[in-house]
Amino acid sequence: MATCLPKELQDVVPGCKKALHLETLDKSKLGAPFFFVLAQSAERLFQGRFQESLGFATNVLDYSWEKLNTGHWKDVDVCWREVFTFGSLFKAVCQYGMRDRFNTMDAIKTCDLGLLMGAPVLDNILSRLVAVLQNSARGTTKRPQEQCSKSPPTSQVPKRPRTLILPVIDSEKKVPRVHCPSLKSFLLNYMRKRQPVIIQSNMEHWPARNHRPWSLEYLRQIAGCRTVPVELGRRYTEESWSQALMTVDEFIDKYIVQKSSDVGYLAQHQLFDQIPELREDIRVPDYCCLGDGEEDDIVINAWFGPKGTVSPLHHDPQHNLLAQVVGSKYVRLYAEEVSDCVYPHEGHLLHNTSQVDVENPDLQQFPRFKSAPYLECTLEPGEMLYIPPRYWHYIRSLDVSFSVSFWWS
Ligand SMILES: O=C(O)CCC(=O)C(=O)O
Ligand SMILES: [Fe+2]
Repeated sequence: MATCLPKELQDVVPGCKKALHLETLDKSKLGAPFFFVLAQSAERLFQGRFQESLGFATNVLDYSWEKLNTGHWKDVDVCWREVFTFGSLFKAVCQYGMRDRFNTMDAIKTCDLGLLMGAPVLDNILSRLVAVLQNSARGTTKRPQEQCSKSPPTSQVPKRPRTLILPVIDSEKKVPRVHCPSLKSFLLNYMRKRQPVIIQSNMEHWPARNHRPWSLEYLRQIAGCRTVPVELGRRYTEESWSQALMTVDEFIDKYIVQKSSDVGYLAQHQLFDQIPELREDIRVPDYCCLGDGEEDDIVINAWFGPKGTVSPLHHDPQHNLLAQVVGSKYVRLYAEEVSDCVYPHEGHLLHNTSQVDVENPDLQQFPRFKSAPYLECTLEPGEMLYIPPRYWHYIRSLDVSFSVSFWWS
């Protein structure tokens, strides 16, 4: 029987319910009634009864959403995340199938929520579906035109005066800079010695620093309609801090172009898994293979925000290369050995975060902070900073900034 799915989607979405392999889901955990609703959504979808399928998909999404938001994220059974992906898939296809009532952007948003909250199924079908939807919305299957000039378009890279206090770097405390050290030299002199260093001239071959510079205009073209998580508030240690989902276009408009008085930060998000097209603009540094872990386990995060974002002093468990693609950042570093002087928060949740406001410390409350030795730098575009595991770092952006971090073990 010919499939009733829209023809643009037929290369990505299987032609029949059987090919979804719903039977591989853990039915005993989901429960028979819930599984029935999921199966009904699929059944109607392939009959082209989008309105009815959407009704069932909505029930699937509402119910699994409850499961995803109950208890700790790490304790949520993966079957609920897989089901959320299926629900999102059915809903997005229905929305696209009913373009008289929905527009393609609705379907893209549905896919993104599935990508953010769900677990991949059917060889990451949502990621492939959203690429087709995006091309359909753009009316083309090509990448937006590549920039021919080497320099980013001036109209799009904000060149504002740096009004927020510019840090004066103490020359004795400067993080050392080296030009592309060999793997051996990096391993022996920095990784093994747990010594921070700035590596220069190692991003020149990245398309993002070359023929596809990450101007706001370019980021809008590639990712403008995609939904991403944004941190709201000056720093995550403050009470008023929260997170919101919005499109990249909304984020750029409100928090970068209009310079809202609230700070918004697209921080620590695995954007490159969500948008493989952007992943093509960056390269994993060779140094990241100098560990015991597998290459697939390298975690790549995006950090995109206006001037004035602050990541409070904290440490992470893995090696980190923080690559500065656009704009610059002030960074302060404290060795693990001086943890006592940075006053980590007590309790499990924030034990890796210091209570001290690094650039405005309350020395009455935190007297030992004053004597703690540290390193500092202004990380410039095209440079990457090596931060050893558990090394304390504090970071403030001095311009509109886009950094990419690579965490590896
Ligand atoms: O750039 C930032 O704001 C924070 C980066 C960071 O903490 C990291 O890469 O681990
Ligand atoms: Fe960090």
